[in-house]
Amino acid sequence: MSVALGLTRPLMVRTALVDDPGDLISRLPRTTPHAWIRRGEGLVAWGEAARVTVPPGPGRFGWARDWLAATFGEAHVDDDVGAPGSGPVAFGSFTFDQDAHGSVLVVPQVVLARREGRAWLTTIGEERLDLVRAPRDLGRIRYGDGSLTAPEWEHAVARAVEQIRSGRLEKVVLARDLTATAEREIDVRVLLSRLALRYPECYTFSCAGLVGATPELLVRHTGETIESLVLAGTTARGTDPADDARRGTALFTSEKDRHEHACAVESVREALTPLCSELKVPREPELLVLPNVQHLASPVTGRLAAGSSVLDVVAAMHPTAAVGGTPTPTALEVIRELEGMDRAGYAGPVGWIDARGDGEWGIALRCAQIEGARARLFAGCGIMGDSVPAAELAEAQAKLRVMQYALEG
Ligand SMILES: C=C(O[C@H]1C=CC=C(C(=O)O)[C@@H]1O)C(=O)O
Repeated sequence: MSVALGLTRPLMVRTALVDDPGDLISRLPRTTPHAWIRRGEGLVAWGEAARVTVPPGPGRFGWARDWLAATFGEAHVDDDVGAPGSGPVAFGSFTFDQDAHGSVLVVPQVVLARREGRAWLTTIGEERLDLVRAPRDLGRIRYGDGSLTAPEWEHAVARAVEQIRSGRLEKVVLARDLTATAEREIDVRVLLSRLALRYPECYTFSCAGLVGATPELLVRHTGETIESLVLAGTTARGTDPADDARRGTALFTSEKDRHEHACAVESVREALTPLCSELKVPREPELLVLPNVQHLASPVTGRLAAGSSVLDVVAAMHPTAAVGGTPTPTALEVIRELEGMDRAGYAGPVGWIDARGDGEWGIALRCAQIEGARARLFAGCGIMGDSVPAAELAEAQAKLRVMQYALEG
């Protein structure tokens, strides 16, 4: 566990309304940039008032909630705004695998936020004026294989199909990684600006080096209300509007994709039912059209029993069958057997939480782990009994394009 040096405990937190700051990402300094942005709204943050490594294990979300309750509970808070995301906030990224190291919570020193036409600034400790220098381009990007080559990954998909056909499980999500090296140290702000502009419908995020634009909202918690957007089932964009519509209709009527989607929706329903006094799950999915792919999408809403934090809901939901499979324990075994890599934060929960327990957490998809000039990109696909390995590889490549675009522009 570590707490940033130079800051005294308890944390002294001040939130005040500010004039509209314009583009939030352009306010970020180069070091420790944190972000959660959709359609120009959300939070950007920097500096570290406190940071903690969350111990692995089945109780990790509860441990994180308790650590935050203690840290925020003793803080002196002067909050003029009183909205979700005002007062002290922590950003977090949890590994996909509960037994992996690397889950982290960061309480930034400065948070700049915009929501529903209001903007505010939260500072912890001394007010700091951060001089923002324009980011430099990353130069040429070179790619390399990740843990498995493309043919090896196709082989893993074929083995997963065999396992499904043998009756061991119904669905498994297999992912692959790709490495990228830039000419210069990667300035995360370059990636964030490109992602937010190209994928406004997605949640552009940055937390502890994990950067991406995910379309999948695991849970938004506002008071007693929760929302989730379940995604599973994918097709490519068409070459023209007619082709696009044709592909969308084919996705919507595809038995394989509807089954794959239903597994993900069911896993969310099962996780949320015990927590909610009311839960609305649509009978049919809708189509979510993104610049690179189209998905089957089900928006779910619920009303929680009072007093729970967004991390309690995250704990109940992760991993959904959009990133694990059905049944979950068998899918996790098959992922370990076939994927041949550590997913790290990919497909894990990423987002923010405030002292009221409100917050927004996505599933970390369409993302990369950045370290210096190197990036590790990830993408996965839901595998069913009738999956075709070459088609799944093409789908994974379409998903990887999000971060390739962020790196190359
Ligand atoms: C696992 C990923 O996507 C999930 C979310 C939407 C659609 C998916 C699919 O159709 O396979 C996946 O379940 C990923 O982007 O790496």
